[in-house]
Amino acid sequence: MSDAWATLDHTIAKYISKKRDELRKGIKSNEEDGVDLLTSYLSEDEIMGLKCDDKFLRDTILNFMIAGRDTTSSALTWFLWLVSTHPVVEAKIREELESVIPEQEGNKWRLFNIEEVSKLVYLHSAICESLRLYPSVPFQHKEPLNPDTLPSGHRVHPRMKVLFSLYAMGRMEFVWGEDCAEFKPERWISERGTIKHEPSYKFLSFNAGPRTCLGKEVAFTQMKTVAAAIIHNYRVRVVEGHPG
Ligand code: HEM
Repeated sequence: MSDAWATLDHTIAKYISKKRDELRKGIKSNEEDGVDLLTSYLSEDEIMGLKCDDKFLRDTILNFMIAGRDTTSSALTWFLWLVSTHPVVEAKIREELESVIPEQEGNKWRLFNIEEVSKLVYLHSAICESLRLYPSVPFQHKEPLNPDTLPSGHRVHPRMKVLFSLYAMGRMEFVWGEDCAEFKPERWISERGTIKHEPSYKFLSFNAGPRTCLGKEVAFTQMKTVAAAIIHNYRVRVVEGHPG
């Protein structure tokens, strides 16, 4: 474990000193690509009132690497598996994708931009449904600040870790109804055809309360962009019996 920490610290330290060097020499990233987070932290620390020393930057970068990469890739992996094993859902996503492509373009290979993916209600619902059944963070823990009694009657006190399973909560009949075990994107669509917003304490895949996921919107945009590109341009099939 300590070797792994050392490797991560060393790699991140290299990124930080390279970026400090680039900024000192006035080398800027391509403006069209926007500003990367490390540059923002280094150049706007005074405006933000932060003390961006190397330790702060190292921890921030590691936080984003862990929080923003493996969560999204795990979510997309389960999502593609569910879609490939539910042909009706796959067909509906493909149909929705075709509906946002300008007619004159035809049905050729293409990618989808942010404006286009923001219109994809069914795809958004299918991703929520996949995260309900397979949350990237399958369990969490909380610790009470003061002694308290939970609605269930359990007594809790400080320094006590309360563990709860998001995986189990996403499959509870009394929370999601009789069809809780089914992959059914429709449950996320309101009668008006818009996304049905479930309370964050019911759909906990992005946590709830003050420590809720900061990257939720970015994550949805990334996942929809990647999922749209894969589903529109390819057919993903599970290799039966693959050792995994
Ligand atoms: C499907 C994708 C994602 C899921 C399911 C997810 C889920 C979560 C969860 C459950 C937490 C709370 C962790 C805890 O306190 O124990 C969290 C925190 C966080 N997430 Fe995400 N996340 C995703 C993508 C992202 C992305 C793409 C970013 C960054 C661009 C990001 C940034 C963060 C940060 C910074 C926190 C810490 C917030 C804090 O403690 O104040 N996440 N996320």
